[in-house]
Amino acid sequence: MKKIVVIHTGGTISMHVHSESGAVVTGDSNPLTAEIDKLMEYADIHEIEAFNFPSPHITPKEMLAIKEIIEQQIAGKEVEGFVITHGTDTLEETAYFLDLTIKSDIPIILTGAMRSSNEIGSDGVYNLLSAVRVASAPDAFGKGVLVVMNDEIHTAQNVTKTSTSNVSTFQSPQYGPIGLITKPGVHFHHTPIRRDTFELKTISKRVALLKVYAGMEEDLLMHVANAGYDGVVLEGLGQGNVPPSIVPGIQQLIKQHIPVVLVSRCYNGIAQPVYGYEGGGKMLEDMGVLFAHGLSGQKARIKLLIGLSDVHLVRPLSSWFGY
Ligand SMILES: NC(=O)C[C@H](N)C(=O)O
Repeated sequence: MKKIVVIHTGGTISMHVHSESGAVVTGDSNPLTAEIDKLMEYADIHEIEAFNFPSPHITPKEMLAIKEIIEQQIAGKEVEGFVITHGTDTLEETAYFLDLTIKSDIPIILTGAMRSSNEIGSDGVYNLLSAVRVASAPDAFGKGVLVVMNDEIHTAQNVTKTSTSNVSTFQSPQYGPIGLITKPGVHFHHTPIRRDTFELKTISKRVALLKVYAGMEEDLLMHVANAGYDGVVLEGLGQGNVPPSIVPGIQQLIKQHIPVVLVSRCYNGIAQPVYGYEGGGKMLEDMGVLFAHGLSGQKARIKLLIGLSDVHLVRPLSSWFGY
């Protein structure tokens, strides 16, 4: 049996519905730990209660703490896989953070739940079991950090929460899952082709993420330029364009050597410099805007944050993004 370390961090998977208020709340103890015995026939499971936060309370500081726990475990013991239980709201950001910063081929799987522990049809223990099975699967080795929910396996880079409430919320738009879990086994049908890793000790930078919209006001980016951010990610329009009104703000950021990374607010396709009109992608590229092909805004923000905080970074900024 494989030795799997389960790191709990909170989220709906560790919550319950309060009998009086009806609200989903965090209790004094984690309901998952009472269920772990049921999973012992699948793996030799060791639990770590890192913290018990709803995932909107998770920041890069907690992400870094999870990374450090994993690295300590890898260094000290013969761990063969990790499962991290996490709230679903920011799960994809923590997954991508770990994918970019942990240099190991050991399976690291994040999972969560959409229904808390005492709700009918609760998916927590089931997803935890699936995650333990994937963490124990030989084929999970070397695939980077993965997200397992609702019988599917997704890469940290591509997965995103697509529904506020449905148990099939985690999807990888345009790429699809890389594997599935069935009663008899764990089946991978794709292998990720590329993985970047950064050397990270602390998070010392601030990166803003802004969604671009029709008629965006011209002063917004000027305020950001004066607010002391180290980088800005813009979720642009279509193939990677912005309204002319914010071009002077982008110019100002670049003049101040604040990197501006552009993704598309479309959830399919990649941002690329195609259009030559005022605010079009070609013009933005010529101004020095970087195109993060295929990443969502929140993933590009995590990557820029980590890249800017990397103490040993030797590669040029432009090589962090793109295919
Ligand atoms: N399903 C969930 O876990 C959502 C919850 N709000 C969280 O992220 O903590």
